[in-house]
Amino acid sequence: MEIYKDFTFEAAHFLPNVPAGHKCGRLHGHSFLVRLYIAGDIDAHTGWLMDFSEIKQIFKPIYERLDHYYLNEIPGLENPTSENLAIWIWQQLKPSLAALSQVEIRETCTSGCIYSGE
Ligand SMILES: Nc1nc2c(c(=O)[nH]1)N=C([C@H](O)[C@H](O)COP(=O)(O)OP(=O)(O)OP(=O)(O)O)CN2
Ligand SMILES: [Zn+2]
Repeated sequence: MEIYKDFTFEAAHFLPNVPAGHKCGRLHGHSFLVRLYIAGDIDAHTGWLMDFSEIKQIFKPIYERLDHYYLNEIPGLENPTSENLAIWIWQQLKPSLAALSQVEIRETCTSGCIYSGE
């Protein structure tokens, strides 16, 4: 079984390594969506895999480093593509959330990525 919990945050970024004149080389902002997937077995007593609110609690300190920040200034996010953001969140979160199975990022309504730790 796999469950997920969604988070949204607002942040600014630019992509430093795009070709000259690329729109993403300019400073701009997004309402990012982060979807955290948790995999495991359903507990026979609770009927759930993990309490959604527990996921929220564990992710909170990482979320607070992202919301309303300039992503390029965060150590490890100097090139804050969706892909690098997904990997960064995975690396921050996995040690305290072992059942984490995927991190999905949506940067716009039409663009995003999914990282499974490989
Ligand atoms: N593989 C990636 N490609 C792009 C990334 C990225 O992180 N990984 N990021 C960007 C830009 O940050 C941009 O803000 C989002 O790009 P795009 O989807 O092109 O945005 P649009 O709103 O213009 O998309 P529509 O096609 O109009 O829906 C670029 N590429
Ligand atoms: Zn962008």
